[in-house]
Amino acid sequence: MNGRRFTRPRPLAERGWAGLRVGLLGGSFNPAHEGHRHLSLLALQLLDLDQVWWMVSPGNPLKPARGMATFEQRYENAKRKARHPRIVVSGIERDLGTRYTADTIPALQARFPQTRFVWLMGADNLAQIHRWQRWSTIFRTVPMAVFDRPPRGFHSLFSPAARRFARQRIDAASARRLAYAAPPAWVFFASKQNPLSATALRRAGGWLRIEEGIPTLDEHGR
Ligand SMILES: Nc1ncnc2c1ncn2[C@@H]1O[C@H](COP(=O)(O)OP(=O)(O)OP(=O)(O)O)[C@@H](O)[C@H]1O
Ligand SMILES: O=C(O)c1ccc[n+]([C@@H]2O[C@H](COP(=O)([O-])O)[C@@H](O)[C@H]2O)c1
Repeated sequence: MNGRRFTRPRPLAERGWAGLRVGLLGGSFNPAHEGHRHLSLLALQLLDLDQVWWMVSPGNPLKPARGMATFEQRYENAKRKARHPRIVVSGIERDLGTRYTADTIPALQARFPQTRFVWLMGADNLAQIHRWQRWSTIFRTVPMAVFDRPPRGFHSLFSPAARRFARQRIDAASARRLAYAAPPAWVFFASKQNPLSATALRRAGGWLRIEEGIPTLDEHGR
């Protein structure tokens, strides 16, 4: 556990509604799929979270707008795909008017001061987070949990971000208290993997067709 110490969490009844532990899964959700659910269910269990919020991004700053369904389409699709009482689909980034994660997290922490947030992401994003705006500030603002993902998610442990914050990585066995850890603190789960990706779904023929089973032309320019 690299010598990090955590205070014991109080039971939910004692903490009340205000003390929720929430995992934030920011994403394009273009479209949402079982890989998102897989990560979320693992996060609920391994991090002992009360909820996971699927935070549908108004637009990933690093992804091209071409091929991206509208925010409304992605949001509605995510709501249909979540199918779990503790997975909450949120458009709050659009409401907050934030686009960069380094802006979103402090805005959420200000709006929900009693909530303990954990940032969730797949290993592909750990491998490239050093390209995000003020990325090291994000590490210092919120605890983070990374989930292995094919292909070669394990390689992300050699990425610039993983190396920079190597000493702040905690053991997976201590992750149930991660929501209470003072950042920087992060964990890598080499857990069961799910191979699904939105890219693969889009390549398979356009996500509206997959979603609805309707044989229409892809209306998103792909
Ligand atoms: N199968 C999966 N296993 C682990 N993490 C995943 C999986 N699918 C998505 N994620 C994670 O969920 C978050 C949101 O992902 P996103 O909505 O971009 O889906 P994606 O499948 O990665 O999309 P695309 O293929 O278009 O890049 C990211 O942190 C991503 O790493
Ligand atoms: O803040 C940034 O610079 C930044 C750059 C790339 C991605 N992100 C966020 O990372 C999350 C995952 O994005 P995506 O498109 O890989 O699903 C989503 O919440 C994006 O807003 C954030």
